[in-house]
Amino acid sequence: MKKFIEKLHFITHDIPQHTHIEQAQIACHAGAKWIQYRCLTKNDEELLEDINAIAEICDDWGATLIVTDHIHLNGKADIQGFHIEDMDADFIKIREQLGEAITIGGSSNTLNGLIRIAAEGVDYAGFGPFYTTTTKPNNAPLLGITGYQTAMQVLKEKSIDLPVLAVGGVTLSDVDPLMATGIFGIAVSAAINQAEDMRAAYLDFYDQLK
Ligand SMILES: Cc1ncc(COP(=O)(O)OP(=O)(O)O)c(N)n1
Ligand SMILES: Cc1ncsc1CCOP(=O)(O)O
Ligand SMILES: [Mg+2]
Repeated sequence: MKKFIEKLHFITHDIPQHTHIEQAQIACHAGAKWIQYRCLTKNDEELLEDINAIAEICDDWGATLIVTDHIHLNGKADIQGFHIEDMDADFIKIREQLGEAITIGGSSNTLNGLIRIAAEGVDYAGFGPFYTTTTKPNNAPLLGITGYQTAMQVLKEKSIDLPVLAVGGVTLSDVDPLMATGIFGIAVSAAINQAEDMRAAYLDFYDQLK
């Protein structure tokens, strides 16, 4: 089942300036249509408290709510999909568990990883890191623009139709050169939620991606 995927994914994060709920609220008020709730520090009860509040906000604004990992929470809240960060995850099993209607995103640091998760039926992929990020420091080589150019070329040659999002250290000025590589979209956390004016930062990305 082909899913509708947004071009701009906003990822919440544990930051001192704003709670996850506030981040989702500000982003949705600014027009965000895709929120990925990424919290790896809370227990299930706390997660569900956040998720239920964010689901209401997303529902009010017509935004899709994706939860990072925590697939055991499927069915316990109004969650439209899950982004699985485990690069070695078995997406065939995960699809069996979650069913066709749930959107499933996967991550990869390599072209071969992208090809594998595409074959296992993910609905979209976060491919990174583009550049250095403090959100989740990573030892994987930085892809830079050329990493996306090469990957998109190979996917095209192999006729692999996978929405690929650039992720990790993406700033506003990177949007045009990244999109020119043929990627589908951008996933951003820090450049939006750590901005002095989160709403303005979200709108800047949205305008750049129009
Ligand atoms: C859309 C999207 N893409 C990537 C991630 C993070 O995935 P992760 O496996 O953590 O990436 P690396 O840090 O290992 O490069 C995400 N949450 N959402
Ligand atoms: C690469 C990555 N790993 C976990 S979330 C994430 C994306 C957010 O990166 P940034 O905060 O730099 O936009
Ligand atoms: Mg990872």
